[in-house]
Amino acid sequence: MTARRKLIAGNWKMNGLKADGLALASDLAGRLKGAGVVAFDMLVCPPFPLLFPVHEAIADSPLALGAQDCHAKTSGAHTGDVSPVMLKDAGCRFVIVGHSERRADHGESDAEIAAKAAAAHKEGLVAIICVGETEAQRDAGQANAVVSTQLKGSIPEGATAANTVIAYEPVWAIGTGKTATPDDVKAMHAHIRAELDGKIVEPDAVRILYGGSVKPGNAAELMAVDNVDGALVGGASLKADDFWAIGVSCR
Ligand SMILES: O=C[C@H](O)COP(=O)(O)O
Repeated sequence: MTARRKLIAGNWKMNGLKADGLALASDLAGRLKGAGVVAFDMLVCPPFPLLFPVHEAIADSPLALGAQDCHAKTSGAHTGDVSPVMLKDAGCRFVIVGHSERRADHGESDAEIAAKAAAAHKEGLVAIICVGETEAQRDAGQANAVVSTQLKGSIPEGATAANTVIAYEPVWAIGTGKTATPDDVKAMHAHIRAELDGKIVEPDAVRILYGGSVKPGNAAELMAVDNVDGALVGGASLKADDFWAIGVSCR
């Protein structure tokens, strides 16, 4: 079996002003430096205005920086958008694309998400491509089919285990306190792993994260599930103690 190092990614979403963000990131960076060898990589994805200051605050630590979205173009007349080259300039190594909140709030299609991921790859960024079904789709027995369609449409040509991470986030588990059962997570992650064959170079080495109400109390159980290679954490990533506890739950 391919060894995959766990990735614990914090998606701060639209939360935090400069002082909060700097305090949180500096706290985590200090813990990582102090801990020495750990069994996980840790990533924070603050809102755009905080990328530069957070990068400066964590530059001498192993804590990685990512963004929550990018445009598919490098520059131009796209008011309000931010390009992958700008993210790289701000110190990012990762970018989340296709989060369900962007799919819902901004009507993003699989094709747009694939274009964003390809643009991120071109700049040397790792794209975290998000997929996941709604509650109605799961109840209708369509979860696997929905995720298969999203994977097929959202993974661009040229995706590899080095430049791509998949995040499975059942929409009904995001911010709700409801978590998928370990058995459901195991089944879906196995399905995703099988679907990556032929779509990504080195499919066995791709990290597949679980996201949806991950917290210190359920992290150890979820992180021990087959094919769960880390977590994409929202609410619990805003508290250093909670986010750190999720990290150290990785074995
Ligand atoms: O990107 C993170 C996810 O949407 C999960 O959010 P949550 O941990 O608040 O449920």
